[in-house]
Amino acid sequence: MTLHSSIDRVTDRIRERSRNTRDSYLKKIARAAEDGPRRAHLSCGNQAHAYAAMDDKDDMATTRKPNIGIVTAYNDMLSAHQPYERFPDLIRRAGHAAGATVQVAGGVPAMCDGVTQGRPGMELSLFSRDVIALAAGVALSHDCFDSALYLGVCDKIVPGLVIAAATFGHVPAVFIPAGPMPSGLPNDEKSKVRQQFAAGEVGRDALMAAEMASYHSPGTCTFYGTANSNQMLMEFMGLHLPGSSFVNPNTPLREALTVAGVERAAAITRLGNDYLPAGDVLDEKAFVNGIVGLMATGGSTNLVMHLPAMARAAGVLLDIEDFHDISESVPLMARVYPNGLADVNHFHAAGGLGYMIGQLLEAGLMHQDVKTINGTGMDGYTAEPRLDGERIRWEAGSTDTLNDRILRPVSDPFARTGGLKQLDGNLGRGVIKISAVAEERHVIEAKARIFSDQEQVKTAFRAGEFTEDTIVVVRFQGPRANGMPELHSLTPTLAVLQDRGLKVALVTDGRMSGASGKVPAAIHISPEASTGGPLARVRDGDLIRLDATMGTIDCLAEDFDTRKPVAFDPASSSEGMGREMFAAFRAVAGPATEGAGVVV
Ligand SMILES: O=C(O)[C@H](O)[C@@H](O)[C@H](O)[C@H](O)COP(=O)(O)O
Ligand code: SF4
Repeated sequence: MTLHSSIDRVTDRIRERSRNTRDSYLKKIARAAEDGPRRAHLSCGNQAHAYAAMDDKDDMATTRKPNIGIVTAYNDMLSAHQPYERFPDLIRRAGHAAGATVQVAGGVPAMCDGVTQGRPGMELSLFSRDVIALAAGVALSHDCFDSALYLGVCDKIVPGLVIAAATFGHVPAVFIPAGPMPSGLPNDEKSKVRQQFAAGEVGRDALMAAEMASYHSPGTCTFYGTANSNQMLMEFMGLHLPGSSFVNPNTPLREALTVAGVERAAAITRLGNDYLPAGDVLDEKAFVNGIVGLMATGGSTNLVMHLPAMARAAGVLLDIEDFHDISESVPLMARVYPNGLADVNHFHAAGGLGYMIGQLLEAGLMHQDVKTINGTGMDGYTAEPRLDGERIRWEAGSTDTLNDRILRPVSDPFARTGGLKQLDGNLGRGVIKISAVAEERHVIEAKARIFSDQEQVKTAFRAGEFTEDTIVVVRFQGPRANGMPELHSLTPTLAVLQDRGLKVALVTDGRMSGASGKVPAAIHISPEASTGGPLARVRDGDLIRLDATMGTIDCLAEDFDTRKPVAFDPASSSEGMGREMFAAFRAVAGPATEGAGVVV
């Protein structure tokens, strides 16, 4: 199918913007690859240390068996990562059966944003992405690996691992998912109980029961937030095996898919005939395909920050304009919570990513001619894995949606565009996701109420201070202020005001969760207030106009441009809960519109 002109144009624009950085990057990984098999450069002492604890040390010392390094984000804190506990044993067995040796190269930290949501720890969340990249770099710096398996699912973990995989782009990379937890209490019912609690209609016992019924077992939370957006990305970008993202953990099919991933990692090393360095997969087309998937599925706004950071590690330069233009050309094909009532298990059962990829390829809205760990070409990702004994048999996936309330064809989408808009105006640049926002709330002009943290908003709400349409401005939430936390715990409060008939919107230099939904939120506003950005000049009572249709965000006060910015007080975010250790990160973090990078 002919590539859609807008996808072609955006790809060319990215390729042109990235020409020098991508060329330098490709030369760097080619030089690293020329060194040949990794262990050949280690001294006898280096090798002896590396092999000392291994049962298959003789194979490692005397054969040319490929050595696979595992970088794992296992811990018990993220329900999504808990299943990884036993993956290394399975991977070792599968690796030996595939004629390879296997080592756990190292672990990386992983923060559960659900545990830290609304808590001081959330101020370390975004920076943890770059800490994960650094930790993965430490693991891979042992330089013993002919390919690497990356075990990670959630918000900053996949982005941090991709930054490392791109940085070590001469090493082939396979990402291994763990899968979503089985469906529990539907996400919208959980959210209703939260709103009832916020409004004082139910007690904490009812809230706790709802939360525990929703988040109830190992596996990724079932809403379509950042974690599951990451899983979608890994398939759309060719780093997962086809159809592997949303298979539940601790099932025979999940285990067989992990084995198949190990076999691919053993097959694509430089020791064989199908060498596939990670840097060759992570090219301009792969990132465009990832952004297409983000728009078609209504994915998390956090990826508007993470993708530019991931891409820059591979020499590819993305801009908000690329997201905006792709969103304008790609229809919203899926309704998964918070953009609908279904969860990712229902989405997968309705045809899932394979159906979407088939539709988007047929419409010319994706690049087909890409390198993937499954072989060349995205059309391989329309297949579905089926168990054949203990092995995987790939079958043609569904070419029809199996539930048009969850998944629709390109020809009859839920919305003509992906619902992510760039914003620009005298308040700065930012983004707004409108796929979960009712159309009558896409434009709002109202007086501003200014806050410098989310708890102040909840205090004002409990005091009954919100009695008219309001633009809630929460500033000093950018990466250089306090690490740019998610302000998702405001969602129930703002949703209650909206349900009471008020028009409300959030405007912030912070960010929201991928699980945030129906309240319009202008986020990632840059330059951030703590560096003197325009939000620092807004005052209580100023009239602000947020127009998601036109893509504008403006303060209408006549003297706005001549005002002095209010100064940021760092005291509130500079210590406690480990924040004192991240001062260097706050000092150097890039702008949110470029991914708030520290290491990239
Ligand atoms: O970006 C995201 O998808 C969120 O960070 C998500 O990972 C986070 O854990 C939410 O906080 C969970 O939602 P609740 O807090 O509503 O349970
Ligand atoms: S999706 Fe969010 S809440 Fe769920 S395990 Fe991952 S980080 Fe934690």
